[in-house]
Amino acid sequence: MLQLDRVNVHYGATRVLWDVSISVGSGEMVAVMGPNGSGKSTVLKAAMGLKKPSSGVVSLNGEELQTKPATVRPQRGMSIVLERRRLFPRMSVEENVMLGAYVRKASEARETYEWVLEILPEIKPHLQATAGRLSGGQQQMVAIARGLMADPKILLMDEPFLGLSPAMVKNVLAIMKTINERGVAILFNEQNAKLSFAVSHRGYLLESGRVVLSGSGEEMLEHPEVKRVYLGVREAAA
Ligand SMILES: Nc1ncnc2c1ncn2[C@@H]1O[C@H](COP(=O)(O)OP(=O)(O)OP(=O)(O)O)[C@@H](O)[C@H]1O
Repeated sequence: MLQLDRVNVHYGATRVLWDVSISVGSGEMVAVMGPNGSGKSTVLKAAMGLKKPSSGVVSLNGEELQTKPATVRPQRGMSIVLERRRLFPRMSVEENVMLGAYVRKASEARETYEWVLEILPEIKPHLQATAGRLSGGQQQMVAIARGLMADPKILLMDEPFLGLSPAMVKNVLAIMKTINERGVAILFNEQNAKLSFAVSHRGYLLESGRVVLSGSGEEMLEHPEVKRVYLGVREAAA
């Protein structure tokens, strides 16, 4: 459904993505993994229209989007949960969540709201609380809830586990699985190879702005290069 085809991105004169091609099928969970500064966030931003590619094609269900404004994406079923959550800290949790439905009719938004609270019951007790007062993990839940309010067919998640405790990482993973099982495709990025590929159907390894490896989650975890560099597994001496 989502396709990036030979996408190049520059920040000023600096090229940060080099002919990046990535696809996400309907209902798939796909990870983009790579070290710090490899361009993972830029891939998601280019997909969402938050950073315009200098060349290449971004398409959703065959429709080219790279020249269209970012606001078109939610209408086409695409939504993003931004890195470090980016909530409005002085607004209530409920107000933050409802902001995700700005392109929708009130009656539809209400229905989605019920669905979102069913998937994320943890935020129910905090709906009237000021968002900035919640823990990092709770704020991540609110950010996911906001992303889901657009009723997306594909949800992009920029470093969804950043700064979370191991227990909260487990929670967020379980939520991602639930969302995916409900038929929503997910494209997320993450620095940790195990976290990235253990849960995803397919994955990509990005290094210095280039896709250097791709395969099923299992294949990625078993790949000697991933094992050696990112999982710290040494091959037994022959
Ligand atoms: N707004 C910007 N202006 C200039 N350069 C940028 C900007 N945003 C990112 N970059 C540069 O682009 C490259 C890719 O950044 P990006 O944030 O996509 O990487 P990343 O893999 O997501 O890294 P991290 O894991 O640290 O978030 C980096 O070298 C970064 O310094």
